[in-house]
Amino acid sequence: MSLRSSLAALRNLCTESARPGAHRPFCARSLSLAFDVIRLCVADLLVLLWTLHPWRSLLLLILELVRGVFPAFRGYSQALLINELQALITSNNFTWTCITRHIAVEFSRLALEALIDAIATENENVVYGSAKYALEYRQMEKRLKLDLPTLADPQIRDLFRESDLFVRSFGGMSSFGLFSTFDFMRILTSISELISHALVLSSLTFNRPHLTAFCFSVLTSLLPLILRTARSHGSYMDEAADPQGTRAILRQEKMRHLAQSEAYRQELIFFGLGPWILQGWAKARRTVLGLERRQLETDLSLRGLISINFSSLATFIQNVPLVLLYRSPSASLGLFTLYQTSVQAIMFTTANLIHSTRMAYQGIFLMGAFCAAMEVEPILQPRDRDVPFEVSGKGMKLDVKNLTYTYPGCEGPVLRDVNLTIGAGETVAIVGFNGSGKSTLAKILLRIYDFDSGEILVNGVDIRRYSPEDYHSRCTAVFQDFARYNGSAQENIGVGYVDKMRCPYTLDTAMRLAGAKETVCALPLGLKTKLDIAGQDGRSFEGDQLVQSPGPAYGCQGLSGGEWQRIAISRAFMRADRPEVELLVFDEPTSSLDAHAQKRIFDSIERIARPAGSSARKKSVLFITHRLSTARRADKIAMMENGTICEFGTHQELLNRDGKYAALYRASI
Ligand SMILES: Nc1ncnc2c1ncn2[C@@H]1O[C@H](COP(=O)(O)OP(=O)(O)OP(=O)(O)O)[C@@H](O)[C@H]1O
Repeated sequence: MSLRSSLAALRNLCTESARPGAHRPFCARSLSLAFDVIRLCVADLLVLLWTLHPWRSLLLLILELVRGVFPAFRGYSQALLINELQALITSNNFTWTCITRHIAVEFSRLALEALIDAIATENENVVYGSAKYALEYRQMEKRLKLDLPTLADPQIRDLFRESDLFVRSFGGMSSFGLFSTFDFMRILTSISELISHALVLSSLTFNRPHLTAFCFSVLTSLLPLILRTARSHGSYMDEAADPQGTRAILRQEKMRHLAQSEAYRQELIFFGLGPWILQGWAKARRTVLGLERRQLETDLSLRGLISINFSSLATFIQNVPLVLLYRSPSASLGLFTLYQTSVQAIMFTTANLIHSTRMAYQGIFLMGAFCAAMEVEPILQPRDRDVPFEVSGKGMKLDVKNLTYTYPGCEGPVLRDVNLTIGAGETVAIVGFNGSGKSTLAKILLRIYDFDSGEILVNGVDIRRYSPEDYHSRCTAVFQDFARYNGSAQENIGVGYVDKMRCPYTLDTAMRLAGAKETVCALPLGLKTKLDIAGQDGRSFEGDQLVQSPGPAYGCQGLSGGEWQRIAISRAFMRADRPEVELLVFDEPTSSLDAHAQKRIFDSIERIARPAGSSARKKSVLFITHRLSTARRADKIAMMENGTICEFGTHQELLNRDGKYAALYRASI
């Protein structure tokens, strides 16, 4: 929790880092947060990784260190070989046998190196693969547990986006995370590589004894790099602190999403939004890519010129110790080669080290986000020990008292002072004007949303004391904004009760009750037909990829609005008749259906609630409708206006009252 608030504090402080995954600056506050993250997370993560493959992890560590020494060793051995060759040639003792022997030795060394490399890579794949899987699993498991109120918190959403970045990049070539990664290993390898090259250099220069030559060599090999890093460091800071750049990235992503998401395609075509989207994206993209800059200030800056001159100067100066070496009595071709490869390797390795350290620094924050995300608990989980739901066998009894609810981020409450009673086995219809809060109330009663104040008693027990999973298994529902899954008809129906997804009898019953059987049977592959969730142009997106629908000939077909609604009702009916299900909620289930189909659905609901042979209903039913002729079928009607129930009673009682309901009813006939 403290970690999460630290991350939030950092975001508030550095507004430019508000975008999840944005680079954190090297400011004192970020550094102190990085330190906190390491202190709080590293031990746990290391234990987790260690427990997966203790011996392989140890081997990984050792082999990485050994691999770091390879380049210096390689340079040294090749220098020796060159020296030998030089000696053979200058002494006129040159024989092919000698050369072959030397080459064979070198070949054995290379073969050994390759073998160790292969073992290390294979071991690395196993360790990183299982570590990646373990972290992805934890992340996925946690994410699936989160309810809507928890995800409504922008801080939590950002936290999970960053955590996603951490998990997805774990161990990859562009990985993040100090202890996750190649970064950490790369840092180790680079350090051991640097040390070995420095040792070689010192043996070449210091021993001879040319301390100045050694310092000279190291400094001149590092100077161009330091200058380059200072320059890129500046631009890196600018990138993080540039609010215009951040805005451009956000706009670019927004426009890309508009262009790619099928949800907007219909209106995109209808309103001719293409050029507007393209123009907006292009402008933002050019800004992000730096093509919109007014002047080529960076490239032509004095700093750039100075840096270039220094680089060439440094390259020239690197030759000075060579002159010193040349004067030494033991000067040889191998020595020169070794000197030059060592100097170049120091430059190259230091560049790698700086890059890896910067990546690792950013990775620390993502690692922190991952650890903080793993601490998030769903808001709807009961605070104390949860109460098990007792099935009454007569339907669910609901008492709603003075309920108030405000959507996260909204100013005023959307529901205020709502009072409602649904008796066990009763059917209640909620009617009312658009935006009066009907769907919101249904979602609160289904424990999808929480509420601010008031009380909901379910069979006399506070709804907050049930675990949401337990409570949800006692209900079924058709949401107004039901989902269309990118899968077959069977999957689209079967998700209503996954245990019976492959049960032909349950699927068949659900489809028959919802009047979806004819629709599904008419599909090219029946239940196996993949339902096209794309727009009419038959395109959909899988990830970033635009996918053209293969069409009916390939077993993929689109459905009409009413047909989709029947699929969604079948989904709810998959488990509606189960004895443990005591509440059926339907939010405008038949809005796209014709009058016959609508009657059939409500007959089915009644049949499920009152099974054959039973005089009393076994399930309570709540449905929301704008068709008042349908609402009449309910035992009681709740009329909603401005987020509250203004009238409640039977159809006749409400007509007699001659209030809002009576006026609405008269308007509807
Ligand atoms: N996710 C949300 N965030 C903020 N406000 C919301 C959200 N969803 C709905 N609202 C607002 O809450 C109010 C009630 O919405 P709700 O969907 O419950 O109304 P409704 O009575 O079901 O409407 P309709 O008859 O049109 O389906 C509306 O003013 C709506 O703008």
